Amino acid sequence: MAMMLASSRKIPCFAQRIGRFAQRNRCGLKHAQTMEKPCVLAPIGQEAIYPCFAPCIEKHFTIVSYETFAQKREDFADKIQAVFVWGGALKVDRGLLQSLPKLKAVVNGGVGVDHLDISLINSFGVKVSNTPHVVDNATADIGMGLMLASARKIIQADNFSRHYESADMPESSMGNDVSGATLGIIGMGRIGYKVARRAYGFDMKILYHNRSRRKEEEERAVGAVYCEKMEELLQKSDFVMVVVNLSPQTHKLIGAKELAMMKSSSTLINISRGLVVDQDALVDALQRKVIKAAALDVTYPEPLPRGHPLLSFPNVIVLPHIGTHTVETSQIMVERMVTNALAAVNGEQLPNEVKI
Ligand SMILES: O=CC(=O)O
Repeated sequence: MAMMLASSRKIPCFAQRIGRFAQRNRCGLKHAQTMEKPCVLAPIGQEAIYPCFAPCIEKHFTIVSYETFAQKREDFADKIQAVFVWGGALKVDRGLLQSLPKLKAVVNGGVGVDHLDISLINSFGVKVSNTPHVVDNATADIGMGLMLASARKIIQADNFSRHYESADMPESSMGNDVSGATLGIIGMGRIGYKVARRAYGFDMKILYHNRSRRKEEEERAVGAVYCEKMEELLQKSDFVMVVVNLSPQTHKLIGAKELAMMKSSSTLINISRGLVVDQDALVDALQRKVIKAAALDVTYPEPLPRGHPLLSFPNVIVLPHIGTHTVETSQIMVERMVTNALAAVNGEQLPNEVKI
């Protein structure tokens, strides 16, 4: 009977229609619920860096993408309570701050906040947070990856395997051992120390230069020797890795003078910020073979424009700033950003507020 009725009364058709109706209602409900969530501005959608992490933000917030905001600024201006930023993709300038009267926080993914004018942002009563600790392992790993790739000519060798009809293995496939070589770390904060722990496992000799000396037991644990003067580190190291924050004191810290102090057989690795190294001086040093090679996760600008002289050297590796880009790190980073944004929206202390 059920079958007959179903057939004669076209019940499946109605069921489908009811289903669609219910679905529409559910969507409507979802929409209503999400509209009640506080709005945040985040790079999701076309311009997204981490599209797969949107659900983590959407659990608590309604996301307005940068793109949508750019098109319909006035629709969202008095709704947005937090801005999610990864690097300098969105300029948090006076104009933006003036147009967001309800804004409570700028939550930054990553540790470096050199792209944010914190005093300006604070002057609008808006707080800034970052995600310290989270990025340390991934960033230290990219430093080690760059050092090994450069020492063992991994990129050139891969290129040769793919194009050996047209590409020569330049000069020689012979690289250099990192084991037994000296690594000089400039900036022995959390990330620098993680690099030292890894390099110690590779039997490297470790020198470091930092504003303040590490505790003796910390030095001993990784066999690191403190160089009060950076010159000493530059003169003695086979690999120099730069891991400092960008500040007025570290802006172009490595310039022509510093490069000239390095061994002609040495390699410069930068995992901090592009502007810590004077790029013109680096190009000149490479052209004149003042140093052997360079491996850079960071440059200015990022990415480097095609045709930039640094991209013409086979002994230079350039990455587009991917130090923190792992699924695991990014997931924790987004969770921390959400925690900070929630605290700001609820008028609580931000767990990772950056103060000046
Ligand atoms: O560049 C990465 C960071 O600042 O964490």
